[in-house]
Amino acid sequence: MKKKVIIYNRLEQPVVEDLKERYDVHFFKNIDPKTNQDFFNHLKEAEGIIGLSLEVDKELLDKAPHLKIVSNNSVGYNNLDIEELSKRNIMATNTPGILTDTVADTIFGLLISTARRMPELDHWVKAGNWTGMLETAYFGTDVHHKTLGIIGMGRIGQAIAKRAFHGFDMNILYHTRTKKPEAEQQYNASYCSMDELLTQSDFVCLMTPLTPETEQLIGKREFQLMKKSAIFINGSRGKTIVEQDLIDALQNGEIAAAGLDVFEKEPVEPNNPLLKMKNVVTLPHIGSSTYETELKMSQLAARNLDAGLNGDRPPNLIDSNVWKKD
Ligand SMILES: NC(=O)C1=CN([C@@H]2O[C@H](COP(=O)(O)OP(=O)(O)OC[C@H]3O[C@@H](n4cnc5c(N)ncnc54)[C@H](OP(=O)(O)O)[C@@H]3O)[C@@H](O)[C@H]2O)C=CC1
Ligand SMILES: O=CC(=O)O
Repeated sequence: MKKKVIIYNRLEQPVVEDLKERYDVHFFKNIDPKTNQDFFNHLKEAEGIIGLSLEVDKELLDKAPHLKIVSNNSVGYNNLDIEELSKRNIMATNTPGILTDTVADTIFGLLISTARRMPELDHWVKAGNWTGMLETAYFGTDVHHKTLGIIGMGRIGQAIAKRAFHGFDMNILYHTRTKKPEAEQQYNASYCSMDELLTQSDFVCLMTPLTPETEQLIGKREFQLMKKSAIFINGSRGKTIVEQDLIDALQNGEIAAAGLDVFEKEPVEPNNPLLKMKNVVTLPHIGSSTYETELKMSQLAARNLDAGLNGDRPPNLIDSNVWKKD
């Protein structure tokens, strides 16, 4: 009998077709996993879960007595209660590395389009407003030779630094838990305290994972420390900032603009004030969303799932203590 696997929210179709050959597969998308009875019925028998953004907590795990592995189709795994999974000896995996360059491209694109007001001017041109010489009021601000502060200098943070240094001659400041001598050497990056980074940067880019330590890392105090001309870019998770404090900082002119790929609540509420601000560029959490990279992520997530269900060590096991081979 085929093992039961739940696919949740996102996995590329060729990989879904491939999994169907090996497993009894059930795909759930845009459901409420707290109330959906069909989901509960399959969860009761599932040995594997693969996909994106499912909140895997104690409540869900109590309904999944046969679960062996949760294969996250993302590098971030703040949706998983790792402690609870490990306690039950259930493996958890993610997809690090293969998406790094794609995410860095997205975040750097967001930075440039916010600084140069590209979405705003695109709408302006298409609305037929370009009828004479462009007024100074529509100018943007330079990116090249400015100071970029990166909070969270991991794989993606460093790939952003690479683009900024080699492509745009930017001065790089960074703050992270452990210093990165290689990045200091390769991108002339300087380690500094969070407050130094906030006060000195023209662009502040947040790229940490969401953890208990980084939740609401950037709020009122931190926005007030930034330059009035600063542009804030969030590519991490919505909950690493206090979103209301960002709204206030933009409304009070404490910072100049923001580029956001992530929000406190996703999909973002249509009445969120950020959506009404011309100096805010918004994206629907598309950091890794290119055809090529999403396919590679799905394939890696499937490799992790296969390994976990076949008694092998998954390549991207998050908590290696769960791997207890006899
Ligand atoms: N917008 C999008 O679509 C995407 C968003 N992401 C987000 O980006 C995150 C980072 O991914 P990735 O670069 O691969 O992960 P890494 O683990 O390589 O990098 C994370 C970095 O954050 C640092 N960090 C962790 N906690 C703190 C803290 N309290 N203060 C300062 N720095 C901290 C880490 O420090 P240290 O090195 O010292 O451990 C590390 O340098 C993901 O977890 C996810 O949330 C990822 C992909 C796409
Ligand atoms: O947000 C996406 C991820 O891979 O993490």
